[in-house]
Amino acid sequence: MEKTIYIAPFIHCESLTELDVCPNGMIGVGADGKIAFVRRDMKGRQLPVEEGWEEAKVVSVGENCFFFPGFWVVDTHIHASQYPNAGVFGKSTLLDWLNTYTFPLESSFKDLDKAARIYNRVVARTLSHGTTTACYYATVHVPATNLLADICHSRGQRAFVGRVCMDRLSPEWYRDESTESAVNDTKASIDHIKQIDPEYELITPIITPRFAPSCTDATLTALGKLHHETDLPVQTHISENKSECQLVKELFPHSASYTDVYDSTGLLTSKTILAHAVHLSRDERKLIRERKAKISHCPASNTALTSGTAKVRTMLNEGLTVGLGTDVSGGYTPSLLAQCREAIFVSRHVAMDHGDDAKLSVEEALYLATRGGAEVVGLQDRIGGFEVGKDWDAQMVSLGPVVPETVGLDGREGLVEVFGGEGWEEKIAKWVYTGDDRNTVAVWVKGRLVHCREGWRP
Ligand SMILES: Nc1nc2[nH]cnc2c(=O)[nH]1
Ligand SMILES: [Zn+2]
Repeated sequence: MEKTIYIAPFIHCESLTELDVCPNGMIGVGADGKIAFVRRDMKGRQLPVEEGWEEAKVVSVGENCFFFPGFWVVDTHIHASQYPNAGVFGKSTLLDWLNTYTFPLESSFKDLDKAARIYNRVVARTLSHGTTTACYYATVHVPATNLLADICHSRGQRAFVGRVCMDRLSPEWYRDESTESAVNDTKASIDHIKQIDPEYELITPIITPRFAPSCTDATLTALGKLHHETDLPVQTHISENKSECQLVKELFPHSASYTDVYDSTGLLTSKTILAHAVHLSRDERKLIRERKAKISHCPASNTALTSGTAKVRTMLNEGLTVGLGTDVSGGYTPSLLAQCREAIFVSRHVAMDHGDDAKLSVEEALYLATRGGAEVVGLQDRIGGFEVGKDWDAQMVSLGPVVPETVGLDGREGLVEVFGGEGWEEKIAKWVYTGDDRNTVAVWVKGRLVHCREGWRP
């Protein structure tokens, strides 16, 4: 990789409530894809010729463009296999949605050609929305799961890839035959990922019991054991929908709670990502905090499937770590920017019943999408902000009318209207509320350019 110096305004999250805006920044990224230096005030200055950087490539933004590199976006929960169903959910709720739409689609991934077509689209599409890291659920099929890992690896997206385990309460034509086969197939995917990325530099296997209702006690316990033997992360769903919670009570009558089902089977640790967490009790949140497990908030999905409103402010106040997930195709879009908006609006619905403190700000939503997500996946030391030593995972965002000869956007301007009098805070709010993937000009992961709008070259 070529050493590169990026000259542009940089923005990242300083804390949950504050953005750090550096309008005249310069960042040097080494051949290893890591940030080597950060300069904060480049205005009117010559390029400092750092020793060893004389020959570095320089990427700078055009005069009339507003660029916001520095947003590292982590989708902490997405079903890659459900992408063809994005937007298709009718008036269903979780349990009938799974049977009507989801299991039939997922079962079709035994066809590897279909898997290749769809997984290539998902990875290209999430990258185009600026998702530098994604936690993917695949399906029960080992060859298709391995293919998803290959595609992420070759396209350069950082990913956690999980082969889905489910050995009950799903159709006979789409389930694991036994605990033993669920574990062996999971191990087969782990072995494949180990072969393509031995140090898990980009792709990490993730142990994936679908959710408590679709796994027997024996399978949950065996996967908990595998989690402790391998130290690999775990992802699953929790407390998304009231009927699901009732079902868990009936299926696990000896468990104190839904959270206890995972805890008692060894699946609730600091490396566990729990999606949804809409209907958790105070005691369950306390247990999750004690175990240092993480929460993936999926606001678009929770609204689409009328699952409920997750109490994000309460979770944050109680010290839980929260990131955002698209939950495609419970969620209708692979855009994390859209999840920022949805999280903000869900929080306003919570505020209507519980008071204004529940409201999330733009800054807080962006924090959840970036540093929050990095913490959820345990990569807070490698991604999430533009500090020296971190990987250059970044997206370059352009707002307002752009000059075609500068960025070559084919006249396809983003929807964000910038009139010139706005401060950074307002520009960012406009991006969050009115922007989309047309504003994402380029995306890098570990220093590699992995997505670029047609016509723009760094
Ligand atoms: N949203 C969502 N919830 C689930 N619970 C179990 N499986 C699923 C799924 O595929 N999507
Ligand atoms: Zn999900």
